[in-house]
Amino acid sequence: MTLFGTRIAVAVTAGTCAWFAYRHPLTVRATRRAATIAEIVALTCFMVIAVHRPAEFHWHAMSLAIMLIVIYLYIPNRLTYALILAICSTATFLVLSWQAANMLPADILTMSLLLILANTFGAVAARRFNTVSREEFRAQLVLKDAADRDHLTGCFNRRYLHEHLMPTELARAQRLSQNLTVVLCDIDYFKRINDTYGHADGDAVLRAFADLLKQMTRDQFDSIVRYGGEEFLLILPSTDLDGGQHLSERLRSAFAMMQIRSSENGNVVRATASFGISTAHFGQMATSYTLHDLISSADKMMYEAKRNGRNRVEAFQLC
Ligand SMILES: Nc1nc2c(ncn2[C@@H]2O[C@H](COP(=O)(O)OP(=O)(O)OP(=O)(O)O)[C@@H](O)[C@H]2O)c(=O)[nH]1
Repeated sequence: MTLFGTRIAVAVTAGTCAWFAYRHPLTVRATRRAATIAEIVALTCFMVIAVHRPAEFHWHAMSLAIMLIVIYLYIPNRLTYALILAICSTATFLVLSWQAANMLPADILTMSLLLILANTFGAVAARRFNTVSREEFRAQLVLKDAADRDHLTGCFNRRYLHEHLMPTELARAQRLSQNLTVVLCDIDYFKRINDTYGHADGDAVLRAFADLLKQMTRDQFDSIVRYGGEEFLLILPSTDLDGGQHLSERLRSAFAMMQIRSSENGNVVRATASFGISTAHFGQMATSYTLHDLISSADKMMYEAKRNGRNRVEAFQLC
């Protein structure tokens, strides 16, 4: 009954911990905690079973070797935790085999070597696996970043806008009943800059404008998208029309005063930009608006600014 009880305890603990870990798949801490609890309970029960069956210590040693490999390689846990648990359980098992099993010293030595080998191979393989996983994760992040951003300016691209920013920003504004402002900025007479100074200097102007947008907006909160060739879109959560106008005016005057030096030939290039702003309040009255509506309204405002002489800010409240 004792052995049956310990086996039931292991099965219940493992099942509960697996259920807990799968319910919180994105929390590393929860997964590690579940793994550690399952490992401690399983190893303790294993020791109880071993003591109750002293004649089968040879088999227990082989079972423990397999368990050690599983702990190192299969159960997702920190390598340090796996190492501590594996070494402690190996030491406990050897002490028990010395005291409870009444084995020959030569047998205990063979068993010890087997378990030391299992620990060594398990730890080395787990370390290698950890390194490979970490490199793969890093490579995935780099690839994802490259897929989401524009190569020249480092701003988000339109794919990221449509797939990620549009649904998340709209959902957040609706959930919190907040204002959402978008600003469409377009560099004035950019074709002329390209024609006069060359494409490389045109690129330098684009980079300088993008850097200015990054510097003057809220980090990790506002989003900057390269919307077209020389067009940039700012998405400003919890910002009303006044806030959008204030920011756009500061951006407009800062960019107009900027002297952009080409890295290739030292040319100083000056440029201006036109800004179209659109705001909606996503309270009860405005839930039918989408980010498409906001962007197309900001686009109209931007063309209004171009028509009215460029280097200007025009704004519109969508409800
Ligand atoms: N250097 C450079 N030029 C680009 C890039 N993308 C688009 N362009 C150029 O940007 C220019 C945009 O010109 P237009 O659409 O006529 O606009 P504009 O000259 O800025 O005139 P307005 O917008 O009316 O003030 C085109 O000549 C494009 O070739 C880029 O990545 N680098």
